Amino acid sequence: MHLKNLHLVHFKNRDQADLEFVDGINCFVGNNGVGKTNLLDSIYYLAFCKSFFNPIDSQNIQYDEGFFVIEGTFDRNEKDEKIYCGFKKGDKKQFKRNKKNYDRFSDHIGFLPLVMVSPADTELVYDGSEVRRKFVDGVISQFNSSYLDNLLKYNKAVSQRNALLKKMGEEQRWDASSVEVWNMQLLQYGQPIYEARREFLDEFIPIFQQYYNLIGNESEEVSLVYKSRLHEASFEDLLQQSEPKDARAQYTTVGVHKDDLKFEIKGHPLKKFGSQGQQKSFLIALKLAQFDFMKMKKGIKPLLLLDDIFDKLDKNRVKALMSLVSEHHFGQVFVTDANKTRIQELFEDIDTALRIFEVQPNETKLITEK
Ligand SMILES: Nc1ncnc2c1ncn2[C@@H]1O[C@H](COP(=O)(O)OP(=O)(O)OP(=O)(O)O)[C@@H](O)[C@H]1O
Repeated sequence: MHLKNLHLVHFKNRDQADLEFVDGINCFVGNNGVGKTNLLDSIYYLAFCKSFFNPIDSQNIQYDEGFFVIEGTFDRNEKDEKIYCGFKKGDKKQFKRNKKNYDRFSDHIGFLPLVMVSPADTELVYDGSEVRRKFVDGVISQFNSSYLDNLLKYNKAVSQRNALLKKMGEEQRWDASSVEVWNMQLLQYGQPIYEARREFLDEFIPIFQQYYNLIGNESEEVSLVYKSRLHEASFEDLLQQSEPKDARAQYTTVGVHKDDLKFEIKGHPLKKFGSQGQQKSFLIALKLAQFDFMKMKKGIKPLLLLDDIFDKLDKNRVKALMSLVSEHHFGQVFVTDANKTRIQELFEDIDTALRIFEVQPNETKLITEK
């Protein structure tokens, strides 16, 4: 699958843009703040119906303008798919495929698989477990349709159980049969979530490991570890055992909503013991593994967007990454970098179709084509 062209009007700092891409590597180079990432974000919009960075659509309209338009033509299974996203202040966002409006945006998500590697991914290292669960849930939901459904129902059941625990705490009573009703729901929806995560991570972790070894230094032993209390005992037993604790805390202290994915280097937390380059290599390997996984499950190569990935990486890692990306294993790739010379040198000898665009505040010019 690849994006053939992109048309933008009043999207973030782009007044207007009309770009044609190759089914190979497309690079955006230019100074800081000129709008390279904004171009990637517009492509992300066409796949996910929203921005990677800013969920408030109105803030993605160019300052002092009233609307934005993003249009792109994708070649998907050798068929042209025209995707339109338009948003006018005060109106509902419009999202169309081949001129036909979608009733629900969720019907579109997954149609155009895409993986974004961004400096913002560091939140996966630094933030709490929720962002890592979201990452895992996001990948699984793209190929397992009942997973998201179970997750929504599970989360609802946790909220209801928490509300009950709080009420009982305030009233200083314990209503075992009401708690049992919510326990049954947690079990019904939580158990398949746990099993899907375990199955997914069993397959995903070795792919991640392989990528890290290709990019980084093989002597740096890194690992991804799935942490769940459900490894220790059955969910049913855990819920029973934690009742006194839940009653005191007035919320549900055990379950898949507490799972985490630990990032480790040489057995220590990556957050505390990994250098910036190691952390970056770790996150890139994670996203490339996501790419492989989606390709395997969907049978389509996702678009790969690499935002500012070379910064903080040493020469060997940059080279390893570039030979990886220019292999035909990946499909269409978009790369941004502030260093034009670095990009030109890096891609000098590759035999993949290439276009380099120089991004300036008011225009985007094609400067190299191979
Ligand atoms: N709604 C908007 N209207 C106009 N300009 C905006 C809007 N939202 C963001 N911008 C501008 O877009 C610019 C940032 O663009 P972007 O993040 O794409 O830069 P970049 O070229 O990727 O920079 P870097 O090399 O620093 O990563 C900023 O100057 C910001 O003020």
